[in-house]
Amino acid sequence: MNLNLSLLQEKHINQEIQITGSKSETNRLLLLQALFPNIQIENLSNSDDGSVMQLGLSKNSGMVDIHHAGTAMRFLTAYFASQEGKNVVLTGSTRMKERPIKVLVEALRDLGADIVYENNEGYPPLRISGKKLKGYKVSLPANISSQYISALLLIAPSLKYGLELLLVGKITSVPYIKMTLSLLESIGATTSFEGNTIKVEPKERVGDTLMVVESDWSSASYFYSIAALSDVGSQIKLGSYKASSLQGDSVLSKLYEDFGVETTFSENQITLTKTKETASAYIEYDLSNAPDTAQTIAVTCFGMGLGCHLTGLHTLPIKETDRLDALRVELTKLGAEVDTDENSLTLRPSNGIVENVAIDTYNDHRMAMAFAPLALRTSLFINDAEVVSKSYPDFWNDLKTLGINIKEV
Ligand SMILES: O=C(O)C1=C[C@@H](OP(=O)(O)O)[C@@H](O)[C@H](O)C1
Ligand SMILES: C=C(OP(=O)(O)O)C(=O)O
Repeated sequence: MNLNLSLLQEKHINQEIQITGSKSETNRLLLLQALFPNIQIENLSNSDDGSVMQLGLSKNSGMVDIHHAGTAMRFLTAYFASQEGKNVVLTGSTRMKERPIKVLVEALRDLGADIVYENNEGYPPLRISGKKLKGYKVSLPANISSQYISALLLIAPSLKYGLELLLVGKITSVPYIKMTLSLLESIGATTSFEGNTIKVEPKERVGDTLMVVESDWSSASYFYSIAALSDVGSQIKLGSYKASSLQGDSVLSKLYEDFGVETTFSENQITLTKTKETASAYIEYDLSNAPDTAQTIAVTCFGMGLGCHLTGLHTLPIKETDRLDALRVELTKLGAEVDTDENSLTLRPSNGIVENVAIDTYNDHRMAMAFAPLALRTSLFINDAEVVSKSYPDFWNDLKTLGINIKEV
């Protein structure tokens, strides 16, 4: 499905949108619920990644296909490895078979797991024969993906002796590790994170516990971008959000002040208000703690004609696509002057946008959603727009409610 987004003429926006639950919190809580069935979950994500996680957890044998879902791939690897009697082949999309998993497999093997690579060493698919894991202490590199660490931490309370992780190298995407630990604490597990060492105590049972998932902050980023590109006075209300979030991407409420967007928190809702034209002339952020916001922020800067230097992007090449490359190619098509290296992106201030460009999305939901807000500045096309369902199936419908004219072509 290719979409044409025509230039939004009326840029004064006043709208309220309900966003689905965080996919990161959802996939953690689904795994914890599989280990501790007394956990109840509300406001689950309706994303594809949440569905494949749920389906995967219901299997005991055979093929488990998690499509494009990185968290499901990593979390289910740890889960199945620790479940005696479950024997599965865990696989995913073509791209998933290119996303590395060796660090996690080696850590699990050190704990006693039986995991074999079906095709290429270091990559899915994996043949996993579940076992009671006997180990309790392991060290692993922490600079490639925090998901390996979260995967181990999620099964940690169910291990006989708990778990002690020694993290080697610079720790990346730290808020996601802290989210995992906070959720473990919420179900009554004891954890500690000091320096490079994380410890989780074993836990036999969790009593009745209701966990309410906060809505997804990465999904909110697209509305921050729209607010930034709208007229002063525009307001977008988003639910259900909290002032104290477990999601690192909630840093958006601070970052977008630089784009003239103020955030106010009320009961269960945030209000984004465009209060002034941009406050900063040049944007410099280290996004190693919020990698999923990089595409949104780069496109906001471009749409507003601002230069930027975004660093801490070393994890982007191994996500749904090589996001640094994809950003460079698509922004260049729109007339941007952009450079990337292995961990940063630099954009020169621009004063025009090429009209009617067709943005390729590379099987990456965030490519589609990050470029959509440019409809406030120009008419553009988004190719293979259905990719958004990975995290936000209602995205295009929600965008229409803002007055953006979207036509299938
Ligand atoms: O743990 C999580 O839920 C996630 C961690 C991050 O990945 P990395 O740790 O690989 O950067 C993030 O990009 C991803 O969307 C979700
Ligand atoms: C990187 C992402 O997801 P995952 O790694 O879980 O596939 C994302 O949603 O931006």
